[in-house]
Amino acid sequence: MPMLKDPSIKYRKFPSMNLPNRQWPSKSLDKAPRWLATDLRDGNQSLPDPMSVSEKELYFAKLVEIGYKEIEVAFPSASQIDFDFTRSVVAKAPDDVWIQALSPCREELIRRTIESLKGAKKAIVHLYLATSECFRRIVFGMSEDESVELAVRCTKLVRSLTKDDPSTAGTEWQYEFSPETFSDTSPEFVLRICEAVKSAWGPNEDNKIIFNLPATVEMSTPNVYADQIEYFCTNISERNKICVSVHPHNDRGCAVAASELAQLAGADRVEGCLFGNGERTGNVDLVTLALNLYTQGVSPNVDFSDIISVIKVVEQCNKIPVPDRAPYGGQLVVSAFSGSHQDAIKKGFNDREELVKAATDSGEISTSDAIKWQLPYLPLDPKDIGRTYEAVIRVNSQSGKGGAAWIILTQMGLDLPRGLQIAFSKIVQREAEVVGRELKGSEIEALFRKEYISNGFVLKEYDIVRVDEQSRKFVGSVEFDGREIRLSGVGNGPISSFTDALSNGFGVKVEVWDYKEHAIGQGSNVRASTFIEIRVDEKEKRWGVGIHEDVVQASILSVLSSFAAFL
Ligand SMILES: CC(=O)SCCNC(=O)CCNC(=O)[C@H](O)C(C)(C)COP(=O)(O)OP(=O)(O)OC[C@H]1O[C@@H](n2cnc3c(N)ncnc32)[C@H](O)[C@@H]1OP(=O)(O)O
Ligand SMILES: CC(C)C(=O)C(=O)O
Repeated sequence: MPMLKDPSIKYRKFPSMNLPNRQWPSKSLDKAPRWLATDLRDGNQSLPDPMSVSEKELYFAKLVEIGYKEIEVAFPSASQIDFDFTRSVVAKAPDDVWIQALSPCREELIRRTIESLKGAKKAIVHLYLATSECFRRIVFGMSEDESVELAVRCTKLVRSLTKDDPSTAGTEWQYEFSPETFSDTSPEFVLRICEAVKSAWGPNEDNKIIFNLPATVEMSTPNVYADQIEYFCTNISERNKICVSVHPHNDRGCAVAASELAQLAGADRVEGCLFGNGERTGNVDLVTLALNLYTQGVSPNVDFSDIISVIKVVEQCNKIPVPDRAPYGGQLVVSAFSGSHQDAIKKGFNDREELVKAATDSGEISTSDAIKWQLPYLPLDPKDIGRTYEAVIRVNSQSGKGGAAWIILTQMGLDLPRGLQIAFSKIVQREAEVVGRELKGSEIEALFRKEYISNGFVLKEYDIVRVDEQSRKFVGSVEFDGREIRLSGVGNGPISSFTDALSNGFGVKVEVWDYKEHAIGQGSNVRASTFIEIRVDEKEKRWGVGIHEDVVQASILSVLSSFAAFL
C-alpha cells in the first residue's frame, strides 16, 4: 500500500502563526496591485521547450498590449537566448515598461545580468537567495549569518554596478530581493536578512526596494501565507520605502486565494504568469486575479478584451494548451450543456434584454453596460473578454429545451414558442443520443429546417377574399409529389380558410391548435415568422414554421410544413 494509513508519520503539519491581532480578515480588495509578469522567466524556465527569441518577442509584445508595466524578461546569465532577448528588449521596450531580470547571488552571474540590462530606460535587477532552514542546510550548507553576509555583499555589488555607477545614469534602476522559500523560512530570519539588504541598498520613498516574498512551494493554507505577509509588513522598518511583492506558486491549488489574502495582508505587488504557467503546478494565474477584480467592479489595470488572442500567443509560445476549464479563459467556462443551466442562462439574457430596453427607452442609460450584471451561472459577461454569446449554450444529450431553442434563436432569429421548444428538444435529444456527442449549431439548425420548415409543397398561387363580415374564402393551388392540387375553403380568417381548403382537398380534418408569430429583422428587411401547431384526423399534433415578408403567406407556409408530416 503506497499511501500510508497514518501519513503523520511521514508528513509534518505546516505550523500556523500566532498572530492574535491579525487585520487582514476584515479587509477587502478595492484596488489592483502592481503586477509583475514573469512568464518569460519563471514561466519559461519551467517549459519542456523554452521559448526562442522570436517566441519571447511575440509574448513580450502581448504582455505590453495587455498593459503590464513590469515584465521579468529573462534569467540572462542562464543562456545566450535569454541574454540576447534581454538586449533586444532593452532596445525596444516602451518607455513606461520596466524590464526585470533575475540572477542568483553569484558575482559573475550578477555582472552578466547587469550587462544585459545596460542602456535600458527602466530596469529592475532581481536577486534571489533561499533562506529556509531546509535550503540552507540541504542545498547551500550555509548558516543564517553566512546567508545574510552573501545577500548583503551581492546587494552592494548590484548597487555599485547600477545606481552608484554614473555611467549607467541613463537608466532608472530598481532593486528586488527575494528571500526564496520565504513561506518556509522563520519570519524573524526573513526580517533580519531583509533589514540587512535594505541597509545595503539604501532605498527611499521615491525609489522603493522591492521585497518579493515567495511561496516558492505552496505548503500551507492561504490564511497562513496571509499571516506571514502581515507579520512582515507590520514588523519591517521603513515600510514607506518598501514595495512588498508576493510570488505564490500553486502546489496546493490555492495560489489565487493566497495572492488575494496576501494583498489583504498588505502586499502591494503580485508576480505571476498568464494562465498560471510556471514551475510544477505553476505560478499564480494573472488572468484569474485580474478578472476576479474586474467582476467585483474593480479595474485591474490590464485589458483582456481579446482573451482569445492572448490564449493563442500563450499556447503558441509555451507549447502547452490552456485547459478547457481554466478560469475565465478556458474554452468551456462560458459554455453550458446542461438543461437547467441553459434554461436559466436563456432566461437571464431575456431578463437583461428587457431591463436594458426599458432603461434605454426611458433615457436612463446610454450603454447596456450601465445595467449591473446579474445573470444565472455567468459571473462575467462573455462579451467583455471578446467571447460571443453563441458559444455560451451548447447542446448534447444533457441539454433541455432551452439549449436547442437558444441555438435557433441566435442562429436563425426564431424565438420558438414553449410548445415547439418541447417538441424540438425531443428530436434533438434523440439525435444527440444517436451520434453520442455534442451537436454543432449547424446540425441543430439543419434538424430544425428538416423537421419544421422544409416540406414537399410548392405554393403555386392563392387568393383570400372576404365573403362577409365573419368569413373569408381561400382559393389556390399547391404542388405536391409532382401533382398540382386545387384548393378551396372557407373560414373566419386566412388560416382557418386555408386549413378548410386543405381538409377539402385532401379529404382529412385539419385543426389549428396553437399559433404564435413574431417579426424577424428590422426596417425594410423585416419578415414574419409564424409557428403553427395543427392536428390532422385527431392524430398527434405537429408544429410547422413559416417565414415570409407577408405574415399571411408565412402562416400558410407553416401550416403546409406541419401538414406535410401527416402525409
Ligand atoms: C525558485 C526559482 O525559480 S529560482 C530561478 C531558477 N532558475 C534557473 O535555475 C534557470 C537558470 N539557471 C541556470 O541556467 C543555471 O542553474 C545557472 C546558470 C544559474 C547555474 O548553473 P550551474 O553553475 O551549472 O549550477 P547548477 O544549476 O548545477 O546548480 C545551482 C548552483 O547554484 C547555487 N544556487 C542556487 N540558488 C542560488 C542562489 N540564489 N544564489 C547563489 N547560488 C545559488 C546552488 O547551490 C548550486 O551551487 P553548487 O554548484 O555550488 O552546488
Ligand atoms: C526567484 C523566486 C522569486 C522564485 O521564482 C520563487 O521563489 O519561486
